[in-house]
Amino acid sequence: MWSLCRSNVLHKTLVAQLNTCCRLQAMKTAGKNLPKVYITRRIPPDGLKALQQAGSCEIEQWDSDDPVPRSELLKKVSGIHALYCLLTEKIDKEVLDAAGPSLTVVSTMSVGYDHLSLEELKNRGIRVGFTPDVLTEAVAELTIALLLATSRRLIEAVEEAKNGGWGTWKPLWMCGSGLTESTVGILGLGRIGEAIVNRLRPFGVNKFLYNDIAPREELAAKISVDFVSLEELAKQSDFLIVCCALTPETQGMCNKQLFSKMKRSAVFINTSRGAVVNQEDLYHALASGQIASAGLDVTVPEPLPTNHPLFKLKNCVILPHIASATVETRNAMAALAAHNLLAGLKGEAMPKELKL
Ligand SMILES: O=C(O)[C@H](O)CO
Repeated sequence: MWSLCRSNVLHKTLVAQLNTCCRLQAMKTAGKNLPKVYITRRIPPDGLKALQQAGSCEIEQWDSDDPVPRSELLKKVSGIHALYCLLTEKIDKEVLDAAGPSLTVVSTMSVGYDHLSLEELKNRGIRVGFTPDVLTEAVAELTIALLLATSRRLIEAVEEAKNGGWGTWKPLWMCGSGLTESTVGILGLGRIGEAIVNRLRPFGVNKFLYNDIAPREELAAKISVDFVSLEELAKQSDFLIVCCALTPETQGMCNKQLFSKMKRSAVFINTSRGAVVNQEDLYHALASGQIASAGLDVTVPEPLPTNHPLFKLKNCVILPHIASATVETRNAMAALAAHNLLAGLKGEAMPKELKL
């Protein structure tokens, strides 16, 4: 099997082949006692290629596009040295206990790290890699797409066109709201917030506001956005875009208090984490007309059950957590996670290490 893999190295379909060859079994390099790595899912080819080409670890991988069952994960992590995981795996005390003291590196193929028990990792001296920057552009782009789809009612309009609701051209039909001369509020001004602002500016937005845990003066001055309180953000924004990390402080912060302060014409967009929003409160705000519409790329739970009340609302556009889903971005995330892991195993500085 190994020589078959090696001969494929020169072939242009290497990447796909590697995925196929390497999934089902641990790959050992004869005579070497290499550190063991467990990968919790099929990953984009550049990630596996980076790990393979390094030739410095023994890899085992969960052979599926779906998450590894928890019981399997608990079995497979025993005695590993590094874990390559995704945002769907909760890496907590139970997993770390099951892994044992050999585990020194956890590398997540995500910018978000709310699925990792940071305190547990820190206490055990386990280093953590994550994937900021490489997905910023893709997430910002999708946020704009979701905002336009929501504010200009694209999904409803497509349905109407397909299902006979089109009728004739009507002056008052399918009207949404435009970005020109609007006020856009950013909740959480980081890399992604900045990229969103830069993409929205050419639409003729009048004013950008933001709220964050603390003012980010340098960045805010660079991109001309004004810090306001959460209340002012809610009151003034025509479009309120959530792009903050999920932390104990941000959990559930978009709730009925916030929605009740927003304009009835406001559009609410979330591409961060579902748990930043109190979904029941959002449902009531949308159903009662407290706010005009919402576009969500993230929900609780994921996937959101198909019978969830939010799916019944015409003024709610729900995407299945695809903000970073471009081929290039997912490959870049996979490769960065691999390089973080390899550096961690060697005791070197990771390209992107989370400071614990
Ligand atoms: O945390 C992340 O990496 C994103 O949610 C993936 O799109």
